[in-house]
Amino acid sequence: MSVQTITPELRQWIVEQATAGCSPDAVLKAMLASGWQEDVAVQAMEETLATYLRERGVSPDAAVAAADVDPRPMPAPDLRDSPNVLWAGDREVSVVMTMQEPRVVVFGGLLSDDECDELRALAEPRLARSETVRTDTGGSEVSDARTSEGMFFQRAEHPLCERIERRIATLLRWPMDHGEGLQVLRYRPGAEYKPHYDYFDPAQPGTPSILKRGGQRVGTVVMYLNTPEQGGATTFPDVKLEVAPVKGNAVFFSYDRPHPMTRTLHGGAPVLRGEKWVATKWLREGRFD
Ligand SMILES: O=C(O)CCC(=O)C(=O)O
Ligand SMILES: [Fe+2]
Repeated sequence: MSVQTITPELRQWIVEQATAGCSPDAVLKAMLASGWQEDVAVQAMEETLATYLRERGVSPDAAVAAADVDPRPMPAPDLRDSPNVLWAGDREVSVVMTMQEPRVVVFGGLLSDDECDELRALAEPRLARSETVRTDTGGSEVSDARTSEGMFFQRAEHPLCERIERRIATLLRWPMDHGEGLQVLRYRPGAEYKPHYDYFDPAQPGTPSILKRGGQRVGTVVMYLNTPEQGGATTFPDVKLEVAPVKGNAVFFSYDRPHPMTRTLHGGAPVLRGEKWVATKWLREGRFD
């Protein structure tokens, strides 16, 4: 695929459409219809309109407020006053690292050591070779991309699951019923989870049926239930970020559209020594019943 660039003519055209009263959605649709790639089109619109407003002394926040456009609500911790510690309803959680693009926040001490151990013990008897959702059919299958063993809890299946779900809901300000049940994975030495996106690929024929229950995934929390002796980081290859798996810590990332431009490609690097245990919580845009 050729690389498309944002030309002065394209910028000019976008400003003309916007000042003529076309909605951003309509401008984007027109660009897609004339062959622009979605990520280039969105970036061109965002850049052009931000520059246009800045030149006229209007802050983007004021413009959004004036246009009464609600940006899509997303799960996110409240980091407005740069806190180093957050209250998650029943426990203090520390903020270890944040990144804007992709949106990534690493939390320290989301789970206690005892909670990690108890969750592992509850999950262990039910572990089976991990299956991956097949978006072509909507079913699931064992895949080489994922050499871990895993299991799913129902939401609130156990008081411990419920406590963790409530804590995450408080921390990320996202309703408990907009999330899937916890998934627990065990990686043995050599096991890995190759880089992937957690959202369901809209181009796949099985996706519409998956989306009927809860809509798209919009965020992921990967909680580390132990500290592997070596290896097993959660990697974000697009931005060359590696999050070390440390017992009780968690990495949260969100994606406001099911598109690679969110740069949320991520994977579990091979475990080199010891085992790696994680619990994953996926957040949906709607109620997951
Ligand atoms: O094991 C990891 O670090 C990542 C897990 C993951 O990507 C997932 O469960 O979707
Ligand atoms: Fe993932």
